[in-house]
Amino acid sequence: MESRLPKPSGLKKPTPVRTILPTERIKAAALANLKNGVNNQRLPLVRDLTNLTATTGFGRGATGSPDLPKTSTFTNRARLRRSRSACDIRDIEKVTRPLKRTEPTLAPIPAKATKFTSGSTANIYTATTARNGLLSRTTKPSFESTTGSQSSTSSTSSSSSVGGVKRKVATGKPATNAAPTKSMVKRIPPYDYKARFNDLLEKHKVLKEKFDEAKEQLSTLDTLPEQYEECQNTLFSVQEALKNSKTEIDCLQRQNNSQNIKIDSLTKCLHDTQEELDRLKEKYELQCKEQESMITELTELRERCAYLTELSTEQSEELTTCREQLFRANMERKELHNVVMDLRGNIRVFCRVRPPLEDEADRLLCGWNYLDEATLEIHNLEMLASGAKNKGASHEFSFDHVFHPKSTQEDVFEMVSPLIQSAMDGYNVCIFAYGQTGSGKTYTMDGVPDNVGVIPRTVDLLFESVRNYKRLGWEYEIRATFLEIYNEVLYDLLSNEQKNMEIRMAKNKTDIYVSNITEETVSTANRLRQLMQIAKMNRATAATVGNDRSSRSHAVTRIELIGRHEQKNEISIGTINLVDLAGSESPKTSIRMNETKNINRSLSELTNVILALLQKQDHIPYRNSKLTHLLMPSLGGNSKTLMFINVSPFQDCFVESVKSLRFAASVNSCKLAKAKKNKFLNTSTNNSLTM
Ligand SMILES: Nc1ncnc2c1ncn2[C@@H]1O[C@H](COP(=O)(O)OP(=O)(O)OP(=O)(O)O)[C@@H](O)[C@H]1O
Repeated sequence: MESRLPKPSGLKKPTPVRTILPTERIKAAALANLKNGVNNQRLPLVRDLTNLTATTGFGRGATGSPDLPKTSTFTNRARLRRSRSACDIRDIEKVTRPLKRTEPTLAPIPAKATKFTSGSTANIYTATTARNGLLSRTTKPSFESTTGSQSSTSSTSSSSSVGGVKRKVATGKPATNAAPTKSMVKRIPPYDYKARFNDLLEKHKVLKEKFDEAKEQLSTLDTLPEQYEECQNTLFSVQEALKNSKTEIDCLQRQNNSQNIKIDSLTKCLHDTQEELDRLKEKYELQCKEQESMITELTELRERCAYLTELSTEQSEELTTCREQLFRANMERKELHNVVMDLRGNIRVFCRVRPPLEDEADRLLCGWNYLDEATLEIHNLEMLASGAKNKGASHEFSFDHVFHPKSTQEDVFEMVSPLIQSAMDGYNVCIFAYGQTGSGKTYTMDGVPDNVGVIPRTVDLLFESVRNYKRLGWEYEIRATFLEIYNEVLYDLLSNEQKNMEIRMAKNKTDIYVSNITEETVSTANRLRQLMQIAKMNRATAATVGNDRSSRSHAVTRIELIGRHEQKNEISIGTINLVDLAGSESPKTSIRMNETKNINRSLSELTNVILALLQKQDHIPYRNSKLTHLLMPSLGGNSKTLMFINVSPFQDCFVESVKSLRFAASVNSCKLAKAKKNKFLNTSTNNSLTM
């Protein structure tokens, strides 16, 4: 900016090389006047005068050569002095007049220019220009003209050699306008000092006006500091805003980065999703194909289902017919089975001879002959050995079946199972074991854990039959009671409570029941076996001569089978009495006499009842003992009875064995009345109810 300020170089150049001429003195005087009035205009004016020689062409050397000032034609100065003095004045006028006519071009003001140079002038200039355009009319053209002056100094003389003011005019207007101006200049003779003085006064006046005008303009520059401060504030605010903007840009940049990261992750996610979508599409297409095939298959299956439904309907009708036929066949089978059982006899006797145990190997055995499956011979080997021809040494007995010592539990139950079938068909069945203590009654009825007897096998067969009957439309309900008769007192083997239990006649006058006894309905074979185990544990046992764990009571297991056929409106009620009698014992060997007496008495009463039945007596003494009273329905005719006669194989048991065998043989010959079904509700076949 400083470079734009007017330099006083125009004065320095001629000063050291030449002497001051009279014309120059005049110039100096004029300039001094100007200096007093327009101090700031002094330097450009002097400079213009200095260059006047070169531009006017009064110097011959000057016109001939542009280097005139340098070649210094000072030798001709005296000759030229007079002519030039007049020209100088005209030149001055020429210089001043345009200044008067044209817009005043202010010279730089050093004092105020300092302000321009001390600060950011460019900014101030720009700001001021932006605000009121004041400097655009005044200050800026001044700087430009000054700059142009400096540049024109080194340029050709034809373009502009007059000075700053003239060049300003030349710059502002076309060069063609300069010629008329030059012709209009009024020449003042050099000797007319008064005119010249007046002219100078005129110039002074003009310059003073210009000075005032410049001063006025300068006053407008007083607001520049305020404007500068305002600009500074604006600058600070702009810088602050710029800083905030930068911060905001950084923030936005960071947000942009994070958004870019998000975009990357979303792009990756999108890519994965796209892949997943492709996979799902493939899967979907595959499933569509599968679905199509399944639909086809489903259609086929529906057709097949319709065909099968039709077939099923036909078969259902056939099945109904078959069931009807089966039901009738089953009824016929029952009848035939009953006929067979009748033919075999309503009371059947099986004899079983037990084998000697390992610890009984030293005991002497009787002689046993098993003539056929129903006949055996027993020989008293001691008597035979003595040679006495006593009729009592050998005995032959016939029963429904004889089981020798090698017969198995399966063999025994095979012969028993038809009776269980009769119970399912609605008959009363009574199976009991009679014999000397230690002869094998409990073994036959209960068996041992690894070789179970009649009662556990009966349970298994019952539930198997229930399942089979279910297919024929029968629903069975099974109830069980466990009773013990000890010393002619009734005990509930499923309860340890002291109860008053009595044998009572049912309303139908043919059946009997025990009051206050625990009766449990069982639905599984396991549950029934559990109850049997409980009853066995509650049963009274004691050691006898013939058995370490002798059963000292009569145990009666009663199983009631209630079958219902809803379609046929039939009910079938059968009972199974499984009796493990107490072992008979000789009073001579008895340890507990009262117990033995009761046992023997009840067994004797049983014998009497059976013999009375055999002899078809009018009075059958059922009520003489609890045992016969309890077994009355089973012995009295409406029952299928099976009696096991268990005998020991030993010689020392010969008498008791023969006694039991005789009793059993007499029972076997006893003919009971035909057993009748308890309940048979079938209006098509039998309308009567029998108990
Ligand atoms: N057929 C058999 N095979 C093998 N062992 C048998 C047979 N019969 C009985 N026994 C065994 O003989 C012993 C006596 O049998 P069990 O207890 O059944 O006689 P019991 O007639 O019930 O006697 P009690 O009247 O005193 O109760 C038992 O150890 C039993 O295991």
